[in-house]
Amino acid sequence: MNASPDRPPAVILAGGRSSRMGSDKAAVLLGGRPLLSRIIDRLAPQAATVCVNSNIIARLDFAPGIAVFADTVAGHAGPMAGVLSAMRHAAACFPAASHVVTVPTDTPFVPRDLVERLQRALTEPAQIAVACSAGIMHPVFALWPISLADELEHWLLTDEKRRVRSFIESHRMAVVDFPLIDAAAGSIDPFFNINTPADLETAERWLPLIEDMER
Ligand SMILES: Nc1nc2c(ncn2[C@@H]2O[C@H](COP(=O)(O)OP(=O)(O)OP(=O)(O)O)[C@@H](O)[C@H]2O)c(=O)[nH]1
Ligand SMILES: [Mg+2]
Repeated sequence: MNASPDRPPAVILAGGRSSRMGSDKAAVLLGGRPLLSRIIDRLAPQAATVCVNSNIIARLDFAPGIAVFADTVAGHAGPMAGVLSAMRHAAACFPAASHVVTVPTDTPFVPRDLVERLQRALTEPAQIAVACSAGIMHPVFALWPISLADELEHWLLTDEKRRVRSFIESHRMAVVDFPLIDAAAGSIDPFFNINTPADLETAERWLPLIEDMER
């Protein structure tokens, strides 16, 4: 895997409960391979390094050599708890990095130019760059200034609704639009995420179409 030193560290968010799937989404097989290892392969060439945020660390033994860390705030506080942990991990392990990029573990078709395009969109240091497609923002696919960590921790501990979108929208941000994938069966959203066993079946149908497109 080719890491890119001029890119930010990347953290795969796998800290949720996977309650709709019924088993850890990181370990669920798509085309015979765990979702987590698919995302690692897709992200590794785009980032300085790839790490995983998970609260069930023992079950990640299929990702050898990848650093895994749990949430820094207790109580499954939602995706932004994963983003905070990503910022804290980056600050401790990559002190030269200004930003950290996050991608959830359940989106196997995430664009191969995600990080490059988010990075190019930044025009000032304290900005968040966030992905969108078909007019919809995808708030956990984002490049986060690590300097927001203390503020995010305060927000997590005090905001009643903890809506990711409202945290992002209260900051300077750059929204980056990504095209749909023009596959034989129609348009596929690259940010399609797998929440349920039915979504997994859909992704199994799309996988060969997308592999054909990318060949
Ligand atoms: N670190 C951390 N990540 C979370 C938490 N809740 C959700 N996430 C992550 O945020 C992303 C989007 O969340 P969901 O798609 O709802 O995943 P989930 O919460 O595991 O699944 P459900 O239990 O079915 O809602 C996934 O990558 C999750 O792993 C949390 O409490 N802590
Ligand atoms: Mg959830």
